[in-house]
Amino acid sequence: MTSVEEILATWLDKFKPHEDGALLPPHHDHCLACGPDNPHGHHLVVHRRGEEVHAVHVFDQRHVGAPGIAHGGAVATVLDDLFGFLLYLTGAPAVTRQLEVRYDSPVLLGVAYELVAKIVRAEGRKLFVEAEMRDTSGGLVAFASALFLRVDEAHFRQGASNSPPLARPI
Ligand SMILES: CCCCCCCC(=O)SCCNC(=O)CCNC(=O)[C@H](O)C(C)(C)COP(=O)(O)OP(=O)(O)OC[C@H]1O[C@@H](n2cnc3c(N)ncnc32)[C@H](O)[C@@H]1OP(=O)(O)O
Repeated sequence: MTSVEEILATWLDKFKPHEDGALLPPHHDHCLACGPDNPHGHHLVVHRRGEEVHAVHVFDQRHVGAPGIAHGGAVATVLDDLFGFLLYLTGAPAVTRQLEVRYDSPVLLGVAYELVAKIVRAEGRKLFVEAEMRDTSGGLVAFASALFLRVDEAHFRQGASNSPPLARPI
């Protein structure tokens, strides 16, 4: 079982320096984009690569929009969550204040795409970030930019009263 307090307790370890090349930990086990225990999730796997974060991702039938094509919201979910891995490089939790996604080409189901995100600049609590999604030929299929704002743990406790402990699969 994982409560909000248990999740927050793991963050001390997560928001510490991770070596270049390291596999970065999921935000928590049921995170929609990166949680390994979320049956509806994307199971995004992310590594640090220098000052960027990197993933290779395949969307599947659970994330369908038009037939054979990933739903735009699913693509946005993955890009938004990828930004959440940059936070492990900054050492502090933050949340999305604004997200903009440009869809250059359809993202096909069952096809591998490469995703890279970086911090463009930091101003006080504000982190301006950008990400690209490319096909195996290097063609840009989506571009995202976002503003993340650093928050303290109290922000996440807002969800505690309506977040029953999540059962882990046996
Ligand atoms: C642990 C990480 C997990 C990551 C998971 C993946 C990402 C997510 O899914 S996060 C979930 C989705 N996001 C949310 O739920 C956030 C909901 N929003 C909120 O709770 C609040 O709006 C919150 C906390 C972000 C900001 O509130 P608040 O502290 O009042 O900040 P606010 O005053 O609006 O803005 C702060 C600063 O940013 C500036 N700002 C706000 N919006 C913009 C913008 N679009 N562009 C430029 N600047 C902006 C403001 O002008 C202000 O600047 P300054 O401090 O210089 O005056």
